[in-house]
Amino acid sequence: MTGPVNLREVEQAARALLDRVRDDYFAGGAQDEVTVRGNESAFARLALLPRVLTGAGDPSPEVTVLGERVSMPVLLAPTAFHELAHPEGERATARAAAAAGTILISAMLSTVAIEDIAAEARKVSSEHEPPIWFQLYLQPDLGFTEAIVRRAEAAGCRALVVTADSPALGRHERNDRNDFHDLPPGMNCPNLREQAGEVRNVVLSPEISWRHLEWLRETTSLPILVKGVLHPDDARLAADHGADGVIVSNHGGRQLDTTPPSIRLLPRIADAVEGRVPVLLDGGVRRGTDVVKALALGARAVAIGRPVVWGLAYDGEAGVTKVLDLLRREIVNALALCGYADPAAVRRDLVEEVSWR
Ligand SMILES: Cc1cc2nc3c(=O)[nH]c(=O)nc-3n(C[C@H](O)[C@H](O)[C@H](O)COP(=O)(O)O)c2cc1C
Ligand SMILES: O=C(O)C(=O)c1ccccc1
Repeated sequence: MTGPVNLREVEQAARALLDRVRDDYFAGGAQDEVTVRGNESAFARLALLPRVLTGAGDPSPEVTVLGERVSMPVLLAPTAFHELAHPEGERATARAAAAAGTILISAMLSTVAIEDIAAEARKVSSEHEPPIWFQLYLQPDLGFTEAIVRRAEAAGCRALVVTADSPALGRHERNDRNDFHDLPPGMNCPNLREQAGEVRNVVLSPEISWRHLEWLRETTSLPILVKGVLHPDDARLAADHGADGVIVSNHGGRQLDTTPPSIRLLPRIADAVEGRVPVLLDGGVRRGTDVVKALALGARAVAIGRPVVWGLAYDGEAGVTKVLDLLRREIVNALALCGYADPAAVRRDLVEEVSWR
């Protein structure tokens, strides 16, 4: 037995190991899960039109994202509660990301403190600081938000990723059915711990606005990315408000159901920002060819959410490493077959809409 040979097989193996409640939490999405399915199926509706005899040479999947050289155009999207997938939780994820040479976007709702996640990543490489970005839900209590930002800065995080698509929590009917609304005993979110030692609850507030982003811009010198942008006007507004990048994302179909697949919105958003800031994308990326399609349509890089959690559930650190290795190999192969050596050189005319089915 060789184990899983692609991300879908990692998914199958992981989901067979997880109990129903956890599987539903990780795999599920909002309401009818139209967007969950759409994110993946949209990639299949895009076709690749390769160039031949380009003599491009061996592909190198390395790219630069916000000044960070990474081993491939794939980041780890922020996902909450890794201890639900594996007892080592985010510690294992952090080691795998660091060893793979790419960026971990660490969730504010991690089950391991950001200081411990950063320390774990550092164990992998003594030569250079592994890149970790911190995902933030802006809290109406700005004093508390600032305290979290200072912790992320002190832990060595190199950018902040503000999740903007969550003025309320999406309706996850699977969790309702399972009556799953709290972490099990022994798990919590130490990033939300106050000085007094109490762990606060996260607030997802519809009062959060561009004013808060302006406040954050004044509060920190870290680069800021806005995650969850779907409307081209919002991508422009993010750049206007000093964001250093945008992440086209519908939260993996876990917030507003029936939004378009993120890959469908990417070209319009790339056009709207006109190269002012890098555009990233997440949602439904499962193959090297998906990554190449996103690059062609204007993304500097992509991020993967569920595949990381499934790798973790399948085999801890080794499982996440497996997912990242499989995807890197697929990207190299896809680039070669498309006639490219450099991910940054991939052009839009590589992708066509499928018109024959
Ligand atoms: C289990 C789970 C938890 C998530 N938690 C967060 C979170 O805490 N913050 C956030 O910004 N996005 C969160 N996301 C969304 C991911 O960052 C990402 O947008 C999404 O998973 C990408 O789609 P994919 O799972 O198809 O790769 C979560 C997604 C999943 C599946
Ligand atoms: O599960 C999620 O997708 C997520 O982002 C979240 C947000 C708030 C509380 C728990 C999870």
